[in-house]
Amino acid sequence: MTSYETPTNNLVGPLLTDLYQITMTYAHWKNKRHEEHSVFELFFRKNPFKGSFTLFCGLDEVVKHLHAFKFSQEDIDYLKSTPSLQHCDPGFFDYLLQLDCSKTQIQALPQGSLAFPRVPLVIVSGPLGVGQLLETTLLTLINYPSLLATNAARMVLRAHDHDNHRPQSADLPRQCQKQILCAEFGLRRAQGPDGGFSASKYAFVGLFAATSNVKAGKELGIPIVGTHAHAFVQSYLSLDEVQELTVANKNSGGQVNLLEKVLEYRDNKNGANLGEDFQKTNDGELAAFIAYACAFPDSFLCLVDTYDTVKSGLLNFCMVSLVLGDLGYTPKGIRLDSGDLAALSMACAHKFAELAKSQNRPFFHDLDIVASNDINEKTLVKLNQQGHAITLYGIGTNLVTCQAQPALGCVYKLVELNGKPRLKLSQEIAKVLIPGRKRAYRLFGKKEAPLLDLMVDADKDDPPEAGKPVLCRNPFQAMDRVMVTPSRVTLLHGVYFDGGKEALESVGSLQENRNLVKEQLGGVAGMGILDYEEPKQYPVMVSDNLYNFLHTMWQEQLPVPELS
Ligand SMILES: Nc1ncnc2c1ncn2[C@@H]1O[C@H](COP(=O)(O)OP(=O)(O)OP(=O)(O)O)[C@@H](O)[C@H]1O
Ligand SMILES: O=P(O)(O)OC[C@H]1O[C@H](OP(=O)(O)OP(=O)(O)O)[C@H](O)[C@@H]1O
Ligand SMILES: O=C(O)c1cccnc1
Ligand SMILES: [Mg+2]
Repeated sequence: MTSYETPTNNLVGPLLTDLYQITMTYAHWKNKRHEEHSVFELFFRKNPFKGSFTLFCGLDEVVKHLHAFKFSQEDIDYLKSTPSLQHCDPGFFDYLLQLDCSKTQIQALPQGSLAFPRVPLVIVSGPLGVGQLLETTLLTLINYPSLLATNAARMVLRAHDHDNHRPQSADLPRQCQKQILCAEFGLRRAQGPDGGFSASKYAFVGLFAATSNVKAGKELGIPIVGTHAHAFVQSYLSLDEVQELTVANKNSGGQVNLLEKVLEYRDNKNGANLGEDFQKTNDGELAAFIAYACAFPDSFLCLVDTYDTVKSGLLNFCMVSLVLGDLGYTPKGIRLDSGDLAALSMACAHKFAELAKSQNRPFFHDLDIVASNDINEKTLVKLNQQGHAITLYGIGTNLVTCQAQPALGCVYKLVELNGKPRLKLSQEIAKVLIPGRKRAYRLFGKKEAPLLDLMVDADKDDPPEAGKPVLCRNPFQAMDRVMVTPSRVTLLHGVYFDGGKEALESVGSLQENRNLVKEQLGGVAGMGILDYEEPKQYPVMVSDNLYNFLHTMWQEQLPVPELS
C-alpha cells in the first residue's frame, strides 16, 4: 500500500470546517441523500489585486487532506456533545466515524497554473455527504495560497519591469543591469506561523527566489538568505571593542588584525586616498562591520542605514570590503532599509563604480544592493520610474499579509446532483452559477499564445479540436461571441485524487510548480494580461450548448415578474 503525506498543518482535518457543513450533512443523512452523486466546483469570480490573472496553489495540501480524511473517536465524542448536534440520531455518528474519501474524486488545474474567473480550480465528485463536508477546508487550503502566489508573481513581474525602464547610459553602474531577484522576508509580520510558512512556500512557487524562513528551508528545500539587523550594529559603540579581531589571509594563511588594516585605509596610511569623508563615519558602526567581517569574510553583506547611509554606512562598508579584498575575499553587498531607495541605491552604486575604478577592485561592480522596508507593488513601479540600482528586494509585510487585497473570494458550489445540473440564480449577474458538469480547455492561437479558456458541457459537447472552428460565447452576453479555430487545445483539469487509489496526476515538486508558473507567465507575456495599469482581460467563454442550457434553465427557474 502506498503511504501518503499528511497535511503540513496538523489542525487540518474533518473538524477544521464550519459547523453548517456538518449540520447539512446530518440533514442529508437523515433524509437518505448522503450517498447521492454530487459534483461541486471551487472557483473565484474576480481576479485579485485589480489584475487579470491568478495563480492556482494549495492543491498539494488538498490532496493530503483527502488521503488523511478521517474523524477520530474524540472528534465524534465532541460533536455528540455539542448543543447543535446532540439531538442527532446515533447512527449519524457511526456514519461519520467510518467516513473517508474512498468514493470521492478530485479533478484540478495543475498547481501553479494561470487561472481565470469561473473556470473551476477544483472539481469534487462523489457522495453528497462527503462533498459537502469538504467545502470549508478546501477553501481555506486554496484561497490564501493562490492569493499569495499571485501576489508574489505580481511583485516579481514588477521588479522585472525595471528592464523596460533602464536608462540607456554608458556609465550606468553595473548593478543597474543585473537580473533582479525577490526574497521573502515576511515571517515576523505574517498572520501567525501557518500564514508565515505558507507564504514562504507559495511565494517560492510564485517566483520568489528565496526566503529568510529557516523552517521553510529545512522542510521544503527553498533556498534561504539573510543579512543582519540594526540590532547588530547598535550592539557596538566603539572601535575598542574590535581591537583584537583577526581574519585569515586567504592567500598566505596568516592571521591579520582587521581594525589595523581598516585604519590604514581610513587614515590614508597606505596611500589609497579614499578622501576625508571616510574619516567622519560612525565608529560603532565601523566596529560592527569589522566584527561581522570576521564572522562572514566570504559573504560580507552589511545593513548600512543605521546612522546615515551615504555619509557613514556605505563608507564603512567600503573600507572593510577593501581590506577583505586585499585578503583574498569577495564581499557580497549592502542592504538599505529606509529612506529614498531609488536615490540611495544609485548613490551607493555610483560609489561602488568609482572605487572599482580608483582602487582597481572589480568586485565592487558585482556587489548586491538589497532593499527592504515596506515594499509593495506600487513602490516597485515607482522605483522603476525613478531608476534604481537595487539587485535584490526583501519583501515582508505587503507580500505575506496581501495588504493590497487580503482575501481571494473562491467559492464552492454544487453544480450537479444525481446527474442533474443545479443552478443558483442571483440578482447580481456575477453570482449566477453556470450549471452542470463541465470540461474546460485552453485554446491557443497561431503564435502559440492562449486565446481564451472554453468551458463545455461534459456530456453533450465534443471536445474542441485543433484546426476545427468552435463557437465560443460569453455566458452572460448574447452578442459577445467569437468563432475560434485553435492551433492547439489543452484540457485544463487532471485527476489528482481518486478515492485514495493511485491518481492519474501528481501535484509535483515545488520546483516543478514554479517551472509551470514561469512557463505559463512566459506564454502570455506581451498580451497585456500581466500589466500593472489597466491589464487586458483574458476571455473565459462557454460552448453554444452550455450558453443555451444556462439560459433555458434560467428562464425555467426564475419566476416571471407580474406588472400590475
Ligand atoms: N524612491 C522611492 N519611491 C517611492 N517609494 C519609496 C521610495 N523609496 C522608498 N519608498 C517607500 O516609501 C515608504 C517610506 O519610506 P521611509 O524610509 O520614508 O519610511 P519610514 O517608515 O519613514 O522609514 P523607517 O523604516 O526608518 O521608519 C516605504 O514604504 C518605502 O518602501
Ligand atoms: O518591511 P517589510 O516588507 O515588512 O520587510 C521586512 C522588514 O523586517 C525587518 O524590519 P524590522 O523588523 O527590523 O523593523 P523596521 O525596519 O520596520 O524598524 C526588515 O528590516 C524589513 O524592513
Ligand atoms: O535577512 C534579512 O535582512 C531580513 C530577514 C527578515 C526580515 N527582515 C530582514
Ligand atoms: Mg526594517
